Amino acid sequence: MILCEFCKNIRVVTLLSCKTVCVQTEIRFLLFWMQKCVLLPDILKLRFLFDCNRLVKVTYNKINNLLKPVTFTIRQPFKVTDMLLMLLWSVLLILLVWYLLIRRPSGAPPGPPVYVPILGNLVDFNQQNMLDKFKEYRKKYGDVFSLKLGSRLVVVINGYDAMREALVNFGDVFSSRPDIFSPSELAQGLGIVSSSGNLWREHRHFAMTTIKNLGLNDGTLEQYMLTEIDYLTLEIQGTKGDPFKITDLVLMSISNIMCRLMFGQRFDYSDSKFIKIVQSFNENLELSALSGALNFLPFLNYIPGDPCKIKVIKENQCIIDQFLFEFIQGHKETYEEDHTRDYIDAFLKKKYRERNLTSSTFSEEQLLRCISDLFIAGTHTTSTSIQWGLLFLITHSDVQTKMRYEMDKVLGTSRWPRYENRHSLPFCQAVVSEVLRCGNIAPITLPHGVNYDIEFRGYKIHQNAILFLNQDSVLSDPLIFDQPELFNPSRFIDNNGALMREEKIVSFSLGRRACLGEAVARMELFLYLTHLVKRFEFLPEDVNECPNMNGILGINRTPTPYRLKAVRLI
Ligand code: HEM
Repeated sequence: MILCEFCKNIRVVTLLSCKTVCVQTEIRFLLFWMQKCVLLPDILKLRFLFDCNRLVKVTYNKINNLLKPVTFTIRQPFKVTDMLLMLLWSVLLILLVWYLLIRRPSGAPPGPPVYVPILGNLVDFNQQNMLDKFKEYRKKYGDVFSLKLGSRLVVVINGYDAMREALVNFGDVFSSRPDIFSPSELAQGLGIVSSSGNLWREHRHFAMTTIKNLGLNDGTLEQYMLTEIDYLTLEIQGTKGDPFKITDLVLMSISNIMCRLMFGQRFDYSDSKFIKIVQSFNENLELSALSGALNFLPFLNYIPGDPCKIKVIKENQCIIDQFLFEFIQGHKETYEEDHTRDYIDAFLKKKYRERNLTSSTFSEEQLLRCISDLFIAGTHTTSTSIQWGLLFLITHSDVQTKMRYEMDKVLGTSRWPRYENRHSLPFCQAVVSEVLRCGNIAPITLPHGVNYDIEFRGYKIHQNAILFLNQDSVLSDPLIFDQPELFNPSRFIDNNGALMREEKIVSFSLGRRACLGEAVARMELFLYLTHLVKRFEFLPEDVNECPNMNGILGINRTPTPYRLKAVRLI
């Protein structure tokens, strides 16, 4: 580095063979020569070369040829103003892209501000704070607020009135499933849970009538349940009053009811194939919280290392499909038109009847997805509710006592409760309702889609939006349920000891997309809780220590794992 001899700056370029000058000096030098040029045109000729308005080259030669013609290049640095301008444009461009990525569409429901593009409000949530955050947002923005989750606008509907209005009054707009990863990619829009439009309507209706015809009302289904309660009782009895975990036992018990309903068979709890299938279903449900991220950040699917565990989910799905496929094949071989043994038979009957109908949706692929859906939707939900029920009962021994007292008073000590007895057992029914409310196993419904652009409660909701119905906002609303944090079945009993109307227990959702297994689930909950309480006194593992009552939020809200003791009564 050489110091410029004119301005003493250190950024140095060579100008003329004999001089070393820096850029500023170069320019001054040029001006100096230019002046001379004007003054002494016979001595010097200067040629300027411009590139994009910037002087890049000057050639001069002296006319009298005393000096050799020299060409030199001006190495002009960016001017500070140029740089500032460029910086300003870049910042403006970034801000514009940022704004476009984070903005809510005009007229959309209000919601928490978004600062981070791509992720949006996802940065405000962790897996466990969602319900608290929703409470906070409802207070601030009202019953209808919106979030930017990844690239999608999610509208959250809170409170009984808004929820009812959306799902019942606006049922034709809000009853589809959105085009997000889980229903579209994993289920290919088939089955019942993930389908929409005519396919969904037809198969939902078919499922409801088939479950009814298979014995919902004639006692057949109840008999399956009572048999499974007996098997479960044997397992519980085997614990001999020692602490044990009830999770897997209840899951297998409830799964067996669905197996009987779907393919006419029950399995022993130690059957390795059965254990594998139940585990695969269970693991997929647990992983669905992780894979759910793809609903809002689909690009995660292309990140190496399978961060959302889609590979595991698909492998489990293959195991399940293979298991179900074998049942379908077996049923096809032994099929008799006049004898409908179970759901698969009923489906095959419809399929064979429509064999000449090109528009028929009763394909084997759809059968596989439907039984898979019913199995998933009908097992984890009910078994989780029973686990919540037993957790509330071990922490409220007075409720167990009251249930036994009511059963003994109404049925005598030797008669077992049947579902038809429920109307004369209002307290036991109230326990079921309070378990559904406090257990709150589905605090948010499955996502709903929007069929077309609509104005709802003064807000514009675009077709591309996703709807979350916040059931927790109803079940834990202090204006509807006094001291909602308390487990108190008596809240549903009026002054005359009768069961009060309980329409605001929205655990099964509302409207056209409401749970189609509600009747089955209510029967299961009633029979399991009454029979188990009549047979055993349930106690916490340690009577001096209250179990953790916090739920773990996944696709369902499950209790924190706990152990309990069961003392045989009869
Ligand atoms: C305590 C037990 C249960 C609870 C709390 C429950 C709750 C729910 C909820 C909240 C939904 C979503 C509704 C929506 O998207 O708006 C649902 C859907 C569904 N449930 Fe249940 N459910 C239970 C048991 C069952 C049972 C036993 C079955 C099967 C026999 C079942 C089958 C289904 C099906 C197939 C759907 C999808 C309905 C559709 O998309 O049209 N559920 N359930």
